[in-house]
Amino acid sequence: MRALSDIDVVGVVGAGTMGNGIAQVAAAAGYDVVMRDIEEEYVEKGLDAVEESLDRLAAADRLGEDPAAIRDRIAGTTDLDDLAAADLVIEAAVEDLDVKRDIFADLDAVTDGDVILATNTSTLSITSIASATGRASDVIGLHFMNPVPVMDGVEVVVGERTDDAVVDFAHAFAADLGKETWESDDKPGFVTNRILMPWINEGVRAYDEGVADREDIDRGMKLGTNVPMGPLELADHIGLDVVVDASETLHAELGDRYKPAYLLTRKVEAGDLGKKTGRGFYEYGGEEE
Ligand SMILES: NC(=O)c1ccc[n+]([C@@H]2O[C@H](COP(=O)([O-])OP(=O)(O)OC[C@H]3O[C@@H](n4cnc5c(N)ncnc54)[C@H](O)[C@@H]3O)[C@@H](O)[C@H]2O)c1
Repeated sequence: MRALSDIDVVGVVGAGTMGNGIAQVAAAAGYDVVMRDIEEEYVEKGLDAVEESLDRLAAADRLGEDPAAIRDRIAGTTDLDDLAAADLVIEAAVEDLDVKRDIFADLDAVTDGDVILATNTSTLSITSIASATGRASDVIGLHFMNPVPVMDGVEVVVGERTDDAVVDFAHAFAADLGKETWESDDKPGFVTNRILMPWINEGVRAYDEGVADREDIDRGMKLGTNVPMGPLELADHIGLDVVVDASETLHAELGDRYKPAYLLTRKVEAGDLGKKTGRGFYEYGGEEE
């Protein structure tokens, strides 16, 4: 296993919402980053999102460095073999167990044998993902929160076979990115999504059943319970497809109380995925925030 001091290059798999955020915070912490997606178009979109985010942080005087210097530490690629340079890989591709297991089998083949492989999965079993590799003891969950550059927390998820030293490494690496951590066993939804997903789904059901209009559901939960976003805005922010995928995994593992709300699945079928498509429970004009 490589020590924190041995890490120069961080590989990131997936250039979407989470992947580009992870690439950005790793680059901002001084690491070189190789960010891989399957299509050039997705890589470019991810790099554009990093540039926009860095520019916003620079305008708010929240970067200790020229944004261009941070951006230049991130190399985008569609070539899996480019991840061979990585000293640590963090996977943030789609929330699909088969896809993630394929990715981890590939990562096991292309990276050096002592490279830790982390997944940003929200709900899937770390143990199952790890078993697609020949190094289950070096596989761990590093569950970043959205938006990655803004949120202070990272959930460290410990698989059945994860080595204690890898757990210590994960906490130390997250701290090096300026994040605080907590630890969860590899149980469905971990701490955060096990509790968050039913909360969001209940908000959607309350809206669908006419308890209140969308604004009042969100205002009620914000003013009434002191959370920064209500369930409908938060669902739009996360991506309704991501919420449905996470809810379906929890439903399969934990039973009926985790069934995704009807209106949520209907909106996903319609292609209204939240902020990222410009429409979810609310409408979003112009640039994504
Ligand atoms: N969105 C959130 O709020 C959030 C929060 C925490 C964790 N997560 C988790 O992070 C992961 C990514 O979520 P996201 O919101 O960034 O999704 P996203 O849809 O924005 O991005 C996923 C990216 O992965 C790419 N991809 C698919 N297959 C790939 C492969 N084989 N190799 C490389 N790239 C591939 C897609 O092209 C896409 O660009 C998921 O596991 C999700 O559950 C999401």
